[in-house]
Amino acid sequence: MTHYDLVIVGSGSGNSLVTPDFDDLSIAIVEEGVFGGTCLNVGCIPTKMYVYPADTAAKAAHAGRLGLQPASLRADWTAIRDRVFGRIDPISAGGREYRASGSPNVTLYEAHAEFTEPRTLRLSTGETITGDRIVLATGSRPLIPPPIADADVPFHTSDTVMRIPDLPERLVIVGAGYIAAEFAHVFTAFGTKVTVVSRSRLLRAMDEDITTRLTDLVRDDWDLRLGVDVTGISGTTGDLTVELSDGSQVRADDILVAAGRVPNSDRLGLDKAGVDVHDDGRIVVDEYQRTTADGVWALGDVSTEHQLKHVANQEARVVAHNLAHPDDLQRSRHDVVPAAVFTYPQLASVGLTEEQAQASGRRYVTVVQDYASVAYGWAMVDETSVCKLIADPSTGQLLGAHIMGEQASTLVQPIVQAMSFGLGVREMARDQYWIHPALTEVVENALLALELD
Ligand SMILES: Cc1cc2nc3c(=O)[nH]c(=O)nc-3n(C[C@H](O)[C@H](O)[C@H](O)COP(=O)(O)OP(=O)(O)OC[C@H]3O[C@@H](n4cnc5c(N)ncnc54)[C@H](O)[C@@H]3O)c2cc1C
Ligand SMILES: NC(=O)c1ccc[n+]([C@@H]2O[C@H](COP(=O)([O-])OP(=O)(O)OC[C@H]3O[C@@H](n4cnc5c(N)ncnc54)[C@H](O)[C@@H]3O)[C@@H](O)[C@H]2O)c1
Repeated sequence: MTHYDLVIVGSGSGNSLVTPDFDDLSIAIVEEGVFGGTCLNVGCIPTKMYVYPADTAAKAAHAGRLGLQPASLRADWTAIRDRVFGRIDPISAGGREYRASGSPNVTLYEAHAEFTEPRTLRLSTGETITGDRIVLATGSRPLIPPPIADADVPFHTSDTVMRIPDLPERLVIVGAGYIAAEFAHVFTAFGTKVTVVSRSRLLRAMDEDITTRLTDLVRDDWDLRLGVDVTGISGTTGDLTVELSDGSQVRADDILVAAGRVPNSDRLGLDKAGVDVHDDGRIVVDEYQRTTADGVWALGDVSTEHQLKHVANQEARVVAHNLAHPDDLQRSRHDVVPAAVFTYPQLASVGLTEEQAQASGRRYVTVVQDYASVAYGWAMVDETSVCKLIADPSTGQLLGAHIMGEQASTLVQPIVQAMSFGLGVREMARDQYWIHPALTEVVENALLALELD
């Protein structure tokens, strides 16, 4: 049995906890998978490295409206795949090497960890380690719905689909959330015929007005089968059949399951450690990221309602501070959490959707400003993109923003800033310059159009 001042389980956001504040502590990091976690290896970063060439191809295909000959850019899947992982794999390997042999006070265990009693972890290597303080940063994994899990048929998840040997001709994507929307764009732009199968509408958590517009736009490019369940799958790679609850069938070469992600809390022996979990499997934490067990903290996908890397990063900073300053605890902030979906066109949002504003019973006003109403939108010959704002007419504060169109993930940032710091609509619109004729003018005009008391 080896004792440490601090044990961290999970090398994704957990790895970033180890700051110079902890140079005098003995630290163990336990990682059962590839070093660096989801975002680096199979999540945010590689997906966006696929999205960028996909955006380029999609723009070339839609260039006719600009007076350019539309082009069908052929994707060299092998070249793109090898470029993406040629960049990422060495970063993961370098991070692993640094923790394995370059950090004097850190010991890296490459094993699965599970509690046997409070603050005591048994590793799959047979070793037992104990910690004065333990941080659980074990993330989440893809949920595989029963008909697919029960069938003895090959399928992909986001963990594997980016490394497939060849671009499939036909791909069925199960799910209509973030992962489905991003991969549907990537594979469609690269030339694959994509069918999206989901029991819900596209991106059900986002503002319905915006997702309805997105659905209308992608309908011609993606074969959408919404409001149905997968009832069975059969066949083998290259010749798969997916049965749907409406009685129809879809043929495919590959299947990508993107039906949500479940927290990795179930294989941690948490009941032996006194760590409580919510019904949906998330570890219960307070505003300081403390679990219900003394000395045990949790962060990121395993405990949060927002499975987003910027949230995991913020929580990791809070945990790092709180471990180093037990008498001056900081709170995690979850009131203004933005998100973007890197599909085509991009979506970005922050704050309340209109449905949530309505359900809250509060007074609110909205505006939907077209990109087409500003000069940069004319330059783009854009006729579909929008910036929707929701505000409280009596306080003049923004309640939410939902953007669909080019640069949406960037355009939303000034709104995130205003909401985070309590900047009112009028001050934001008029007490600063907005560069002319930048696309940000669509945000400026939307602010000016809100009818406040
Ligand atoms: C395809 C995809 C695209 C995404 N794109 C974005 C995006 O664009 N923007 C964004 O904000 N978010 C995105 N996300 C979400 C983001 O990746 C996650 O929110 C974030 O990586 C979670 O970080 P984490 O540290 O909580 O967990 P992880 O990074 O998953 O780290 C957890 C680690 O713990 C290890 N582990 C688990 N259990 C044990 C155990 N018992 N013992 C030892 N080790 C264990 C795992 O192997 C893993 O390495 C994306 C996710 C996916 C899947
Ligand atoms: N750009 C980003 O920030 C980004 C990108 C990718 C993933 N992520 C994070 O990862 C999380 C997981 O992504 P996701 O797309 O897997 O989940 P999601 O929760 O966004 O969407 C899940 C989808 O699967 C559908 N579904 C669930 N069960 C089903 C079943 N049995 N049959 C058919 N469809 C079913 C749901 O209706 C929904 O459309 C996201 O919630 C997000 O937080 C973020």
